[in-house]
Amino acid sequence: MIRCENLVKIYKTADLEVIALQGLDLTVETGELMAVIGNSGSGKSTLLNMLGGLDRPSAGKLFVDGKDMLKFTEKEMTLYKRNTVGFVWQNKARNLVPYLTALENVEIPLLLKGKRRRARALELLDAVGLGHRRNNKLNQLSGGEQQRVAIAISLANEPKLLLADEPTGSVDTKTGAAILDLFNRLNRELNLTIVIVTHDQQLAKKVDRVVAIRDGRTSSELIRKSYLEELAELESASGAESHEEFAVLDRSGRLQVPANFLESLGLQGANKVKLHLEDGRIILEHPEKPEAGDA
Ligand SMILES: Nc1ncnc2c1ncn2[C@@H]1O[C@H](COP(=O)(O)OP(=O)(O)OP(=O)(O)O)[C@@H](O)[C@H]1O
Repeated sequence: MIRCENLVKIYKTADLEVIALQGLDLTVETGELMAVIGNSGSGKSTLLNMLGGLDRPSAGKLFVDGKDMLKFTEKEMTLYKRNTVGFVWQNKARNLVPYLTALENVEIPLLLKGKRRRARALELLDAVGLGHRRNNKLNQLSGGEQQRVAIAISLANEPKLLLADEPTGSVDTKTGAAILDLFNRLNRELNLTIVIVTHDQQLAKKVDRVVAIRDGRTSSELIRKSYLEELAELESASGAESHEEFAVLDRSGRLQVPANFLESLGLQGANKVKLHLEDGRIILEHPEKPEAGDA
């Protein structure tokens, strides 16, 4: 669904150039539910804006849904935003009109649908579990319910790709978990590809894959060293089951093996490993390890 290669974004102001993305590589498969994490200023929102067609990359390659976004005309970009992507923002004011009801809010993006508008808005509210609150004004809804309305709105154009910027940033942990369950359900039921930018560790734990960005680049090292280790600590503290670990595999098949894995095999500083394919697994071994049965 998404392929970024060497993606660069430079913001130019009168006397300053900020390199927000500096050669970012990322591939997201159709139907994946993934989280992008990274420190403030690492380029997460910049990436989301590029993916959503709200801003254009300065260089590199960006394909979404098979389309080359660097070659889009203004008209193609407008169509892309209208037909392919949906957005959920942390700042709900960006999604919602406070003095309208939940139903009226969802009807706004459906204005062109004519008579089917109300029925479709109801379907969308039902899809996010809020049909029973349709006639409540926004200010009569909780933060989590408002975020659900925002999610219903983001689905109005039947997007293939849903982009969410800190969707649980302004709600409590329990509500955040419920919103994530909703993303999970939409991902499964609609085969919707979802990319969530987040700082929320609990949320990041429940997605298919976590990619870390540091200084505008994807970084498997960061996922390993800080995020997953923090996660392991959190899990051992809470007794939760362990999380799967991922490393980035690039298009030439290069894999970054975490340093502590290499250390445990005595491979630090080594320039080769022994490789086997066994029962659908790739096994990495110390090159001098004696074969079974050797004296
Ligand atoms: N419109 C802009 N003009 C100039 N610089 C910008 C602009 N937008 C973002 N930047 C800069 O680009 C870098 C990446 O910003 P970005 O907002 O993508 O980071 P982020 O990871 O989303 O941060 P946060 O978690 O704080 O939202 C930062 O140094 C930021 O100051």
